[in-house]
Amino acid sequence: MAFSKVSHVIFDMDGLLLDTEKIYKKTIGDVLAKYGKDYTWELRDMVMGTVEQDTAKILVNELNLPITDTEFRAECKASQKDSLRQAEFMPGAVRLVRHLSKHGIPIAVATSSGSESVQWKTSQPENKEVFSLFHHVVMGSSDEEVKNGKPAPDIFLVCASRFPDKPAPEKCLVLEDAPNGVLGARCAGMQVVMVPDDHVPEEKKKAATLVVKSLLDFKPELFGLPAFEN
Ligand SMILES: O=c1[nH]cc([C@@H]2O[C@H](COP(=O)(O)O)[C@@H](O)[C@H]2O)c(=O)[nH]1
Ligand SMILES: [Mg+2]
Repeated sequence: MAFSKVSHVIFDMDGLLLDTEKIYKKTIGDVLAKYGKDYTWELRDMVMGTVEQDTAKILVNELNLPITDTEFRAECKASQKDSLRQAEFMPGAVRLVRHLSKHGIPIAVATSSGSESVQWKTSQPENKEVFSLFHHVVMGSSDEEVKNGKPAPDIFLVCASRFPDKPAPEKCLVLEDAPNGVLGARCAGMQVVMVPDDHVPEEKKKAATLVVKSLLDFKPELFGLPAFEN
């Protein structure tokens, strides 16, 4: 299959740029354990990539928790604060961001997280410096313009519209780890390279334009972007 040339690249954050899914798994798992519930793969798949409000709503409803969405969200955030401050990059993420930035390719982030979580995740000096290379970061949980979270296309369309030259969707390539994010990007009319978690079943990868095991395997030249020199 031939891919189309793009001019702009939009990165997901959790599970794609940052190795934070294991943190969400542990911290949400700890909160659910207090209520005698397991954080199963099926539940994780439902909420991965959703805005924080939807994550809370889905889990409270699915598990019939005896607390409100707002209380659950607050409990999760309290348990995440310290560990998200230690967030590390996924393999190949820093290399790819620096490479595209060096070649003048406009890059941005479209994350479902809110501003407080993003602040925690970018607090380490290396994270701060790497994230400063993006033209902008759209934070779905705290952005007025993002009406519906992933799997809706809103966040990707808003993200594209904030580049100064407002590229058409087909000129944007999205990099995502979660099925909800892949669906949102496809609905937005963009090509998507998926770097899925090991647990993602084959049928949930079908919507992706291309699936790679790690960002280290991604070849930018397939989409008309500059190739790595080595
Ligand atoms: O096990 C998880 N539960 C919930 C999420 C939600 O998904 C968002 C991550 O969004 P993204 O991948 O778009 O950066 C988090 O803010 C969180 O609300 C997650 O990633 N993982
Ligand atoms: Mg993600």
